[in-house]
Amino acid sequence: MPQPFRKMHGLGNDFVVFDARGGAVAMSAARARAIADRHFGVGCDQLVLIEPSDVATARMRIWNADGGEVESCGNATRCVATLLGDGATIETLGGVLDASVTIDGASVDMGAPRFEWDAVPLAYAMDTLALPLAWGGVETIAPPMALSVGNPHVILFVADADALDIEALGRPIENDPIFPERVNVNFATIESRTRIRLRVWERGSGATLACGTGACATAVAAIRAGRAKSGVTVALSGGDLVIDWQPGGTIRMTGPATHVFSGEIDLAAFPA
Ligand SMILES: N[C@H](CCC[C@H](N)C(=O)O)C(=O)O
Repeated sequence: MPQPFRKMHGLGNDFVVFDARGGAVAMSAARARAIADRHFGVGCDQLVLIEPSDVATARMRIWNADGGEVESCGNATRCVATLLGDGATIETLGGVLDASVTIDGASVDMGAPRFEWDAVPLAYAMDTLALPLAWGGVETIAPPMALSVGNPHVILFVADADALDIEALGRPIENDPIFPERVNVNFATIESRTRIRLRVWERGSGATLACGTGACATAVAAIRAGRAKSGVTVALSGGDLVIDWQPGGTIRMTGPATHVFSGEIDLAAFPA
């Protein structure tokens, strides 16, 4: 039985999206991993399933390329918002999100950041706004910060993010035992109070061209540190996102969402 899907991306962070509102689509870690494989499957950074919801317009479930199901995905949320229509609400493991459709994508209220050590989470109590941590090979220009945008992020402020080998640096930090749920690793260079250059090593997917929750986490960290202001542009390798946030409020992320093609696959050809 052919299963339709949409291939979409947010600034090159790409997704295979199944719409299961009309009928269940069985998903598992093994199946997600196989579909995400860029040689033996369809290929994507994350696999996204849209399902019915009792509390929102629809429910969005997200699996990383390694098969792990996760709480939030900013770029995918914008893509799903364009499918659901303006004013949609989207239920995720990280909370219910409000979205509005824009001329080339969407603007999403990603909820409030969480700074408590056990909300990130970290393995034990620590000042998340100035982590007493360092990792070999990464020279930071300010103490690293950690926070949750529904999913866990660590932000390393560096002099030149483009000079770093994030393939070599990202994995050990992602898997550091201080992060019991692992972590998304953000390498950020603050160019001005209105522009941040960001490269991301994503938990479960590796280096991606863009990370929406990473842009949110990094903008919040920079604003909290007094080094940027709300409305900051986060320049990712795949393009720009605009992040609005005031301390005590929720985060609004605005940026493009792109439908590349629609296809269909035989799910029976993939692991159960
Ligand atoms: N790798 C992330 C999920 C996808 C986040 C990213 N693609 C985004 O746009 O927010 C995690 O494990 O929490």
